[in-house]
Amino acid sequence: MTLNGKTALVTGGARGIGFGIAQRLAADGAAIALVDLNAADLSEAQSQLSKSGAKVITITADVTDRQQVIDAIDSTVDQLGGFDIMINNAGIAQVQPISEITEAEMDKIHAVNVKGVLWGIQAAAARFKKDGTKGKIISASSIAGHDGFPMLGAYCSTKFAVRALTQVAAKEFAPDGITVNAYCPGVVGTDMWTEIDARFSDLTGAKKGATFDKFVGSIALGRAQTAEDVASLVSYLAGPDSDYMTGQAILIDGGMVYR
Ligand SMILES: NC(=O)C1=CN([C@@H]2O[C@H](COP(=O)(O)OP(=O)(O)OC[C@H]3O[C@@H](n4cnc5c(N)ncnc54)[C@H](O)[C@@H]3O)[C@@H](O)[C@H]2O)C=CC1
Ligand SMILES: CC(=O)C(C)=O
Repeated sequence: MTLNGKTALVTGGARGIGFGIAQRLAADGAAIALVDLNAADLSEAQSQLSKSGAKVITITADVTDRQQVIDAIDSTVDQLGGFDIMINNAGIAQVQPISEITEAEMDKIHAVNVKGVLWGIQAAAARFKKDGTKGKIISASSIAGHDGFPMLGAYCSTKFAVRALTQVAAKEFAPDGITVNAYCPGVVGTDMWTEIDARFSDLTGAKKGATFDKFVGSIALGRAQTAEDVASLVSYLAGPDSDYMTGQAILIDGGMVYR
């Protein structure tokens, strides 16, 4: 129970990787604030997590809106009595060849995956400084933040940007004892991948499931990743064993991208 007495806020926490992270941090002893756009999924996630005895609140918010992110953190402190760990996990995908990416599509994905992370980093650091907390900020990048994947140009640009923000924030907030890191999963079988696979099918005529299988086929360890695999790394980044680590964007992908 390395996170006893700590409070973690997880954006995009209603399903997928975010929910897996919330389950793991709750098992580590943390109180959890689940933040998401989707109120129905939030309610289901809260009832599942509460069954394990975890202290869980939900906040419906859109991470593209800076004030909503600030308010979500303030509400977490008001309801749970503290705030120690910020997980900037919310993200969306997009599948489009470079030559066809529209301005609206580029703006939309950057609003969630880049601005959403920036607002989370800003708001968490401000609150940690105000409270004198040596907090931890942890954001979702990807293998697509280390390597370019055809048809995922806009998405890759957002995940490379998360690495840049992580490095700069780590340097700027180190004097306050705040650490800033990122996790870089590979191919996790969530709703996001169902959407990516379907879009590849529409654009290329690939059979349903074929794109997912092709990506999984390139994983050295021979299986798709689970949210629990990702959550193990995030648990380390959220806990005291990683106190001397900052500015890193760590690959956890079963052996796909080697850095
Ligand atoms: N699934 C995968 O293979 C990989 C995913 N990632 C990243 O991990 C993160 C989580 O991915 P998944 O769980 O697979 O996605 P998902 O699509 O299953 O879940 C994303 C969650 O974020 C929420 N969300 C989306 N936009 C939001 C907004 N503006 N404000 C608040 N909440 C919002 C959704 O409602 C949803 O609950 C994302 O940042 C993704 O880019 C990184 C590498 C691999
Ligand atoms: C979804 C994702 O991050 C991929 C394709 O790497």
